[in-house]
Amino acid sequence: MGIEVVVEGLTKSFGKQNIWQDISLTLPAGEVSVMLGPSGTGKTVFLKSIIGLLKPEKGRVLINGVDMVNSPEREIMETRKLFGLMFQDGALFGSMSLFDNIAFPLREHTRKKESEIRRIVMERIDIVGLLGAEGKLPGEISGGMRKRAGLARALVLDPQIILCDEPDSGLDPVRTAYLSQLLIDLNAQIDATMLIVTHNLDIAATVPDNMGMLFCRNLVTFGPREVLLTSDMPVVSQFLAGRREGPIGMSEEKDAATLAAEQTNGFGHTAGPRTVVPQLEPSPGLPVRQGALRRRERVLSMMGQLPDAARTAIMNSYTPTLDGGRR
Ligand SMILES: Nc1ncnc2c1ncn2[C@@H]1O[C@H](COP(=O)(O)OP(=O)(O)OP(=O)(O)O)[C@@H](O)[C@H]1O
Repeated sequence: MGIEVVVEGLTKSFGKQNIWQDISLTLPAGEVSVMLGPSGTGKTVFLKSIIGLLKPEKGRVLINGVDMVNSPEREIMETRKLFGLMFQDGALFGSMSLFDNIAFPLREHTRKKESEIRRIVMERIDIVGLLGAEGKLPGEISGGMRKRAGLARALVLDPQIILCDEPDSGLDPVRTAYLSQLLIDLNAQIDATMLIVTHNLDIAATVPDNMGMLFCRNLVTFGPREVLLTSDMPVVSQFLAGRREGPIGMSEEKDAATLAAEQTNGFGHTAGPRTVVPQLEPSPGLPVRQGALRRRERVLSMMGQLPDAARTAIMNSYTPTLDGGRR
């Protein structure tokens, strides 16, 4: 089962530039979470801080009792082995076959025999649907296949926490839909805690159990997906609708005068409550997502603290199914 990641009061600056401040959230064990936010709001910096590659000046990131910010480097390095990372471009070595790229972490970090490495690599290649392409070089395959190879490589060390940085970048809508399904299927199969950074609204609407958003150096919100998807906060509804009108400007925040003019002109209003589309289910034949079962108990126990619209959306999603069970 995946491991819970607890972020407490995290603040990161580069010199005088504050990226974000006082971020607190918990990635529940084995659940899928998405972090949204306009470009440049520090989503990648957040991922790198979780894994201890960047050092926030305040706060803690607790994983199995190890603080990825302040613990001794030796403990941080050890805890890093729990992670699988998928970067934007797949980050593959161009001169190595897909097989060798995916085998790389095993050859680097373990003493496994080549026969065992082959078994693990081929299994992961199968999970991401790349069987037959293992002999190809990254330059000989499409961007979508490179992403899946990057995901396979992230999986070889049996990660309990998976961080994906814009897994959809450069993919067409159909490939993005396949990728969304792959992420859910993966979660069903390995029950790892997953955090996905994306701008893609289809992934955001259909994949995660939990969602958050960074804007203007703050965590606007983080919680069950229905909270963000039904939120009437201007910054959230603007982002989800992909509108120009609202607090998000071309270079992040709009000035007060521009915002006031938009309000006078009647812009920035949402057209009634948004509908929440159902979350993806694992493909037929795969196990039930344990994270989804745990999430259901967790979310139902916190209903009293949630806004009305989110509560209604959650109740609608947990309605009885035709076979007598409950989703
Ligand atoms: N190592 C670094 N040194 C100095 N500044 C940095 C460093 N890494 C990131 N930044 C700055 O931090 C800010 C946030 O960058 P980041 O890449 O995290 O944004 P993002 O939200 O992931 O953006 P995008 O959605 O466009 O990928 C940017 O202004 C960037 O220039």
